[in-house]
Amino acid sequence: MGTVEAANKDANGSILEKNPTVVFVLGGPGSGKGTQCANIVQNFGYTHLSAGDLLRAEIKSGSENGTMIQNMIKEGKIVPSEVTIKLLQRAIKESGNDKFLIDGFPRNEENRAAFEKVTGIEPAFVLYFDCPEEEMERRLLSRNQGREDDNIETIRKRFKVFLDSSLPVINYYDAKGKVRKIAAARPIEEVFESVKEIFGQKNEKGFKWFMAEKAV
Ligand SMILES: Nc1ncnc2c1ncn2[C@@H]1O[C@H](COP(=O)(O)OP(=O)(O)OP(=O)(O)O)[C@@H](O)[C@H]1O
Ligand SMILES: O=c1ccn([C@@H]2O[C@H](COP(=O)(O)O)[C@@H](O)[C@H]2O)c(=O)[nH]1
Ligand SMILES: [Mg+2]
Repeated sequence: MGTVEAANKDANGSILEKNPTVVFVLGGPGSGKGTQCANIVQNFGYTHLSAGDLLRAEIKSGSENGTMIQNMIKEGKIVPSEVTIKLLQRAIKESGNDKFLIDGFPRNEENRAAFEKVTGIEPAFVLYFDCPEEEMERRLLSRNQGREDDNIETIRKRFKVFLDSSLPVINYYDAKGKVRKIAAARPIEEVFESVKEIFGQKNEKGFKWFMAEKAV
């Protein structure tokens, strides 16, 4: 099978009709990924796929994996790649869109390599919300959305997993010149102004390609 076909294989091994544009949206817990994705959707026509939301929906659906996923989330651990990738592929296929913000995935090196291998999709770029832990902790403790992992014990575990497993993925893409770093400890509107600069300017591939060494 050629590269293009391999690039479009879905969870069942069938060929996806489109070769989608994917932006990975990464950052620590509470850095504002979901908040900013909602703004990007409204302004730039992307479909927002939060891996965490898909996993929480899978728990609610009564799936055979529900209990395992729930236990992993309570412990701040990373769910096996094959589970998350299947959910993402299904959501991509069902959306009818060809532009996606994949929020909170890949979370470790294994997620990253498995997603690229199974789907053949490389991200157009990685949007990285850079935020100090104290600020993220304050936000998570006052989020009030009833999430079982928004308690101080699990939050600390999630911070450790982010540092140990997720930052290396961001560093991997940074070495490829694909990371667009945003200073996230600012008011929501100000953060979105920086996000708009990244999405708003296009080259022939549809994006402004540049090295963002400093946070914008
Ligand atoms: N720039 C900001 N300033 C202050 N509060 C913010 C900002 N951005 C988001 N918040 C608030 O912080 C909380 C966490 O934001 P959000 O859910 O977008 O983060 P997240 O990165 O998706 O977190 P998680 O990884 O836990 O899903 C929410 O209550 C949100 O309203
Ligand atoms: O790719 C993923 C995404 C999420 N998880 C688990 O879900 C929780 C919550 O994720 P949010 O992005 O904060 O909504 C996360 O701590 C992991 O336990 C995952 O395993 N893989
Ligand atoms: Mg979120």
